[in-house]
Amino acid sequence: METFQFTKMHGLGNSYIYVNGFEETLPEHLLPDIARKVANVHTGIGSDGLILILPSERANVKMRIFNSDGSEGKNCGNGLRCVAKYVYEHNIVKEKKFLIETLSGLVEAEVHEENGRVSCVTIDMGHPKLLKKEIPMAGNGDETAIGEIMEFNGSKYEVTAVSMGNPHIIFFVDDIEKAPLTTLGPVVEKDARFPEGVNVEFVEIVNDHELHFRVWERGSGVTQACGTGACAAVVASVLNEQTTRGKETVVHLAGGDLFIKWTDEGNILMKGPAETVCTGTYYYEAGSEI
Ligand SMILES: N[C@H](CCC[C@H](N)C(=O)O)C(=O)O
Repeated sequence: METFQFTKMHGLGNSYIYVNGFEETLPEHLLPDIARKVANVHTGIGSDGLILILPSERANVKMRIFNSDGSEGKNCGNGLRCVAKYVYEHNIVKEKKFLIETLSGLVEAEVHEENGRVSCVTIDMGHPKLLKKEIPMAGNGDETAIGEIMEFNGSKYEVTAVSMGNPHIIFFVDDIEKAPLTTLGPVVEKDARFPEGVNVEFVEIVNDHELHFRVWERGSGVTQACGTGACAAVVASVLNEQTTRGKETVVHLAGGDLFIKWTDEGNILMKGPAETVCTGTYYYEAGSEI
């Protein structure tokens, strides 16, 4: 029987099981199985997946994220805020501003302290990618998909595709409470026109700096929040002339609010909370499909 220490953390209810790779190493071939198992609320710990906090040769720290189905994602906004909180509070990083490496590149984190603990974090998420070849999605790779008509389940929808290092498709709706999250979400997630799958977001515009947001995540299904998805939603709202670029936009997610600005320089700033839930020991059988 093998064990590892974990910390459960969440960003607006989007929770992951975090493992400190500076102190222990999990078997690479077991990572998808460990992610599936720890995420299970009945037989595991309960989360939207697994996040590894690792040494990096390019940044202060590296983050790897695995969804609850065991697939590896390339970025995770809520995860980045929790990683920033963890490494600062555990003295892995001493500065308040530092770099985090993800599979889709480097981002800059800034932690904000209250009473000796990190209450919220700002992440510079970098520039969104809009070309179909960057999402990736089918079609002319040098074109964008902004207000594009796509058919799913026999119905036509106007959609916008944005990559934040991971793929997102945004549907605008009149009433967020009636968004077809669990009916349309899984269909779009696995649509063949998205060769790497896609995170599916629904957005209701409130005004030029406020929107409601719900998400069906690639590899995790409905989650309480999605940081990269909220950034993609703000980009899509600006591109569709619904919100104002350069204005900080409040995104109301199921789990709470994120504050996001698409700056005139082109990068996306995301500010929001990060919380520690608990720590513990996880037990598993090495070398087996656990
Ligand atoms: N919840 C994460 C997104 C995970 C993305 C993952 N579902 C994928 O891209 O496969 C966030 O806060 O950005």
